[in-house]
Amino acid sequence: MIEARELTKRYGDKTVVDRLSFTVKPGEVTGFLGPNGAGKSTTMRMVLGLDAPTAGRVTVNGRAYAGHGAPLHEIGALLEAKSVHPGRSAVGHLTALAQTHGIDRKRVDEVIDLAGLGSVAHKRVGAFSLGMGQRLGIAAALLGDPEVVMLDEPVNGLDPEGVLWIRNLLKSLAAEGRAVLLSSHLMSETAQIAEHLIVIGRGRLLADTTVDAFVRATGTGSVKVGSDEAARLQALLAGPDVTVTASDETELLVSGLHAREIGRIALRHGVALHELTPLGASLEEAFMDLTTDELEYRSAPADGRSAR
Ligand SMILES: Nc1ncnc2c1ncn2[C@@H]1O[C@H](COP(=O)(O)OP(=O)(O)OP(=O)(O)O)[C@@H](O)[C@H]1O
Repeated sequence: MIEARELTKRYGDKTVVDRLSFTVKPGEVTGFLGPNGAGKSTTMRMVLGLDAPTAGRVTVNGRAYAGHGAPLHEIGALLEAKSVHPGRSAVGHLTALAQTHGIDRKRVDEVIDLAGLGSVAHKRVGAFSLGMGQRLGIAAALLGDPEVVMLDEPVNGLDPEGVLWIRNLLKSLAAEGRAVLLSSHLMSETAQIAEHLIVIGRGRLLADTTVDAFVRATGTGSVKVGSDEAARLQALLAGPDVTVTASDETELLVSGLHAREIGRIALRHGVALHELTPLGASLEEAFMDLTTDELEYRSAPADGRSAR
């Protein structure tokens, strides 16, 4: 478990992390989201004691990181995948790390397999692709079989197979009861991995919620349904967590049910549909709406006007 309370970091007169409080709970993946420069990496560095907070505190399993005698068993982290000596092999790098904690060689082989690095285990890390470097960083994070896993933008630079691998790996780590925190600036990607979301902008907490609640609150999980029997269908779809609004006599906006479930209910009752459109693509837009006033680096509008 990671617990941040009123965590604050200032550089000169700039407040980069601003009284941030949140909890990363065991047994689930928590997405840590924010636009570029929001303060995600700084927060993660404070979790690991690499930066000292200006005020407030953050603990890992009840203690500050530096207070743990064997921190690799408490939290495994990937912050900067390339912070590995390029002349070392993957096995060499992991073995050196393992020795700092008395972890046996068998565990090194296990994490190499887990990360899919078996065929390059003895190659120089300097020759690794970005994706292989990410995999090595994740192998290192898992070496101590930690209760907490924290990864900064782990999906960056990975091919689709790598992305799928990370997604399944993180879900299985959470299913084993670990607390998993992963940072990203992509809402749609995060929503596919995480159950919980912590969203920050300019160092401040903007949302601390479940992915489901975020999707429901923003209406991004809605499905547009067209039918000549819209009123009858509206009654058939009603349920405790379902919201159905009628746009007109032939069109409904449904949230709380997937398109597939709506299609099945309609079929079961012989209601013909002429449209069934999930509106999920706007998840990224909802995230942008939430963070738009909090952007540290904003792109200039396409017409060349100044952004501010
Ligand atoms: N050592 C430092 N000295 C001064 N300013 C810093 C320092 N480290 C970070 N910052 C500033 O703190 C802000 C937050 O940076 P941080 O890297 O934590 O954001 P981030 O959310 O991880 O962004 P990104 O998604 O781009 O990695 C930025 O404005 C950055 O310039």
